[in-house]
Amino acid sequence: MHNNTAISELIEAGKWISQRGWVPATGGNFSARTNTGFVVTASGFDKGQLGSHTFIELDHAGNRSASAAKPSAETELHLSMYKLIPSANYVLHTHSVAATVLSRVIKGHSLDLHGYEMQKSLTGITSHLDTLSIPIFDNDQDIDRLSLLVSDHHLHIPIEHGVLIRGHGLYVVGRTIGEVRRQLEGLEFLFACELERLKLVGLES
Ligand SMILES: CSC[C@@H](O)[C@@H](O)C(=O)COP(=O)(O)O
Ligand SMILES: [Zn+2]
Repeated sequence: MHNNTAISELIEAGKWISQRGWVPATGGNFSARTNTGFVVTASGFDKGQLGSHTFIELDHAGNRSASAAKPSAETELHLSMYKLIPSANYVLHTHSVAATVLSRVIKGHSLDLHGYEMQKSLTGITSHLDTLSIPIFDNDQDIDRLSLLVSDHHLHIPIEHGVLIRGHGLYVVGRTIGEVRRQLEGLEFLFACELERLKLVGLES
């Protein structure tokens, strides 16, 4: 895919994601794999008001040209996810209330969802009786260290749809822009349901 096509898709996705309230106050970042490498959002911009000037082009090794503006602070995590998941062509990172709160109240290393019909909005899930497991990693301002943790975990339990970073947000992957948007919307719906459920029945249920 050409850089410009990917950038247009991510600008459009950013407007939609922002309208849903999942990237407040410049939070979040987006990227795509392209035929020359990757495109990633520049750091510190409102992700609901992106333009072609708010993207950085990287080569296949993840290097940018010296003159380019600053890429997302979390670029290394995007690059790690592309390395780990060869089928991933898009990575969207969001900061929703539900992802932020749930990843804090769940003390374990994964958010395990079952019983929801909407689990089937995630690729490969065919029944509400399946368990959809999203790994949770402790947040770390050292993104290289966090990326290594995610990569190490993937060796034991392959990451399928995405990961949660505790008290921080969600990283979701997809083959196409349609798939990554569907998986993001599906996960955010499930997180909102689970948060509501836990508020009603308590953490032990
Ligand atoms: C607005 S604080 C959130 C940031 O620290 C970070 O987590 C984030 O998602 C956005 O960083 P950015 O460098 O703009 O890609
Ligand atoms: Zn973030």
